[in-house]
Amino acid sequence: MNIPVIDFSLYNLGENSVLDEHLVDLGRQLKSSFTEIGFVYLKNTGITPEEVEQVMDISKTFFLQPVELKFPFRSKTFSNCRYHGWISSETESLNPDRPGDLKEAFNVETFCNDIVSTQHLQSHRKLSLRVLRVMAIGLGLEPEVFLHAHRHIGGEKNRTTLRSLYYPPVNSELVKEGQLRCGEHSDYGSITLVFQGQIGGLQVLSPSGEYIPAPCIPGTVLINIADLMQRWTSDHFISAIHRVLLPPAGDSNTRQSLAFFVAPDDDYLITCCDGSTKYPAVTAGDYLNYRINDLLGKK
Ligand SMILES: O=C(O)CCC(=O)C(=O)O
Ligand SMILES: [Fe+2]
Repeated sequence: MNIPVIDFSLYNLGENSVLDEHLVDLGRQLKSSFTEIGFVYLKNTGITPEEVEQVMDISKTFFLQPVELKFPFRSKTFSNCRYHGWISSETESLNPDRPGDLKEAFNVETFCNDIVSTQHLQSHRKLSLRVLRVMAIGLGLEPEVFLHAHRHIGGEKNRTTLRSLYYPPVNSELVKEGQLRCGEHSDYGSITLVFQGQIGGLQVLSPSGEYIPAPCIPGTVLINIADLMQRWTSDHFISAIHRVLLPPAGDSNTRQSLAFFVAPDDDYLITCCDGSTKYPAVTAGDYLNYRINDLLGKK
């Protein structure tokens, strides 16, 4: 099984009008990817590789600094910004059964924006909203149904976050047993947009139980369903487990990626969109708090 590549030209960010029949066609393609594997590559979205590279370059300059220069920017030191800031290597275990992930990250909470230009965040926001519209059409729902829940991206009552990830060179002699660059997990919110650098390692668990590679395909963005969206769609769309493997022993590469974790507005009540009661209603804020506290071991 492969992750499909869908051409998004007709609804590219540069296009101001699109025919309904084209949206229906895109909806059909997205629906089949998200029901079968939960991941899709989109090409011709309007977010350029140059724009992505620029953000990765700025991020790398930050990550390559000595720890004492990064320390003042660590997460939770910014007032009013919950998780904004730097996360050091081995701090998070996305799979709690494994040692800490061999990655560093910088969280940019969209309303606490500093290292990334506002325009860059806006293009991520706009593309996310277009994808959410097409997803609703694919499910045969009212096109705006998911958009009503994402009115405040960039505001304080929405925790959509751009995360710049840096995976430093791995010293195979120091690696702990079972340690990975990023342990097995699913994402928490509605959808995630991932831009990867050239170095591979990302794998997705397919419904048949095997991990399939999700390499960088230049010029594309990888989009996946997250847990709250799976719940919202009564499990029609799959929030697939994924992970990032270590490089082969002796390979001293570094890896970079940018993940835009889209979340609904905190006070939005998520109920199953097919009208069923498969999952009880929950506000996005309560659900995300529960999941993030779990990750940070505070449960
Ligand atoms: O680095 C990547 O390619 C993906 C990382 C990821 O899945 C995550 O941070 O949730
Ligand atoms: Fe993830």
